[in-house]
Amino acid sequence: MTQSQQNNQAQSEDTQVHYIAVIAGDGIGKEVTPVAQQVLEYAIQGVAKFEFTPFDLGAERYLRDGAILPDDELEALKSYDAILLGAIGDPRIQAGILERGLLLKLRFAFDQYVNLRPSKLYKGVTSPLSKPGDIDFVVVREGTEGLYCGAGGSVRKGTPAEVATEVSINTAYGVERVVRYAFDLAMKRRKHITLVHKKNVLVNAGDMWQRIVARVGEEYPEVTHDYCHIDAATIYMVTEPSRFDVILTDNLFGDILTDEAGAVVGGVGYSASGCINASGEFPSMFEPIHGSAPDIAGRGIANPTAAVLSAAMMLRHLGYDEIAQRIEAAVEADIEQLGSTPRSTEQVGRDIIARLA
Ligand SMILES: NC(=O)c1ccc[n+]([C@@H]2O[C@H](COP(=O)([O-])OP(=O)(O)OC[C@H]3O[C@@H](n4cnc5c(N)ncnc54)[C@H](O)[C@@H]3O)[C@@H](O)[C@H]2O)c1
Ligand SMILES: CC(C)[C@H](C(=O)O)[C@@H](O)C(=O)O
Ligand SMILES: [Mg+2]
Repeated sequence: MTQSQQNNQAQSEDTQVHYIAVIAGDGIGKEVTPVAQQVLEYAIQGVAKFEFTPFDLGAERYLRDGAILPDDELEALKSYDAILLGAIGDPRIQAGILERGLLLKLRFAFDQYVNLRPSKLYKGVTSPLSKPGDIDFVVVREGTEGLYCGAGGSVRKGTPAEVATEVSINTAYGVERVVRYAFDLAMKRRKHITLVHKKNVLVNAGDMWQRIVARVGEEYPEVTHDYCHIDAATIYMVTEPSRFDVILTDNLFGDILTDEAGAVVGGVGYSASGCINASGEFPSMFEPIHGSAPDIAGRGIANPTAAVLSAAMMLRHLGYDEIAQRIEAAVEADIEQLGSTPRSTEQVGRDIIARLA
């Protein structure tokens, strides 16, 4: 064996392999996820290796054999270091079947209680705001409670006397752990938290959230915190987004607010997210915040930036801060120089990789 063969062998024995489950899913999820994988593979070379395992889950699978997320596949997913997800949802399938049965089932089964959604206005992006200012905040959205629990039902369905209920579940345990996560995150940022809720109407849950924030906040004297009703928060996101550093909110408010956040930074095509199981017991999942975008799917024009930035979040989660930072810098430069140039999904991927080189 030559020296170089020996070196290669030694290197391959040392090289750490990360096992990543890939659920590209539906619509543009299938277009943007391969770009994120290519960027990851390129960025990690020489340091570690990714072994990607595709999972055939989503609309096509459901239409083919009726499976949404079989138990054995859920069990298999548990053993991966992380999950990379594209988007779930298809207009041919009744709303909620895949979203609840697949996407939310994963977030709940893997206790991904922190739904982390950063927003940044990059140079070169045209914001619809008249005075965009500095936009750099993170929404910490609770991920496993609230109106997403599926508590409720309907009676006398289809009759004029039908009653439908959806119940918001908020536990002190569930709220406290995400509140603590937000305070820890604020300590690494500009040390300010805005709790967003609707305590003037949702008096039970809103009051509990506020009391827990106040109590936990006493342990973090350097972090200031204030409160904003969700309706007013949607105003400030447009008129004064620079007031936000860490926005802490429940599951549904966080969902709505982060689509608005995407719009103010130039489009949801730039908005990444991580569904984090902060205890490390289960895999975390990284996905753009946008959906399958049936209106543009199949045309190869979806912006893959959010998927690439979600992949960078995954790298950070796996301990590769420096590589994540390199990808973010490449994306930033790409947007600054080419953000307003119409490009295909694949071309954006090639341009980002060229910058990494
Ligand atoms: N995490 C997810 O998987 C996720 C998130 C949101 C919606 N959904 C599902 O996706 C389907 C479509 O939902 P929707 O239309 O309400 O929301 P959507 O996010 O798919 O699309 C909203 C708008 O944003 C545009 N858009 C989204 N991503 C883009 C990108 N990367 N580049 C350029 N434009 C982009 C779309 O063209 C559309 O005009 C539904 O089935 C919904 O339930 C899934
Ligand atoms: C598809 C849907 C279940 C999901 C959510 O509401 O969380 C989506 O809108 C998101 O933002 O990831
Ligand atoms: Mg959403």
